[in-house]
Amino acid sequence: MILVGLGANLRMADGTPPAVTVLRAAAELADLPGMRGAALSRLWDSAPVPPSDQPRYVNAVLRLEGRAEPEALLSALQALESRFGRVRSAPNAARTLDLDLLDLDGLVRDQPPVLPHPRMHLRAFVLAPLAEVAPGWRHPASGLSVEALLAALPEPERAACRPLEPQPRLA
Ligand SMILES: Nc1nc2c(c(=O)[nH]1)N=C(CO)CN2
Repeated sequence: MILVGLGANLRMADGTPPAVTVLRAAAELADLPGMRGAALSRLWDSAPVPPSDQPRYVNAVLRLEGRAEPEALLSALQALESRFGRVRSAPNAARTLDLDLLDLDGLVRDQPPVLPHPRMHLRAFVLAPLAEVAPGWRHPASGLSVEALLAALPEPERAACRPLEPQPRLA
């Protein structure tokens, strides 16, 4: 099982809003060679972490089944980010699209891409959508369930993250 986190908080240069960018990127990921069984969470609306005056984010998690080498998958994610107008600047800068490899078949490794994603267990905007597509998931390094990790977060962080209403769809 492959889990990818998607995030966006800037319109693309052509005006495409973050929610549409996330839906289109998820569709393209599901179409990568060798991938099947795609399941996309709802789109979540979340306050920027760390708190800042950046726009709120649209976040989602995509679950895929398929064989992939971590490095090749990372390259594919970065190529997709570039195609969706991502300009790499400061680490937490606003972005048109951010794709994070969260988990690849439970691998634990400390070479890029570091797996599982080193901050995923601290982020409500990752864990809440992840729980929708992989409710039985456990953190590969700690063994903690997604429910336990979510419950361990401060309540204000969980509250800063809610499903988008209404849920946008691609035309
Ligand atoms: N709510 C939210 N905050 C963020 C996000 C994100 O996807 N959602 N991504 C970041 C850079 O990885 C920094 N902060």
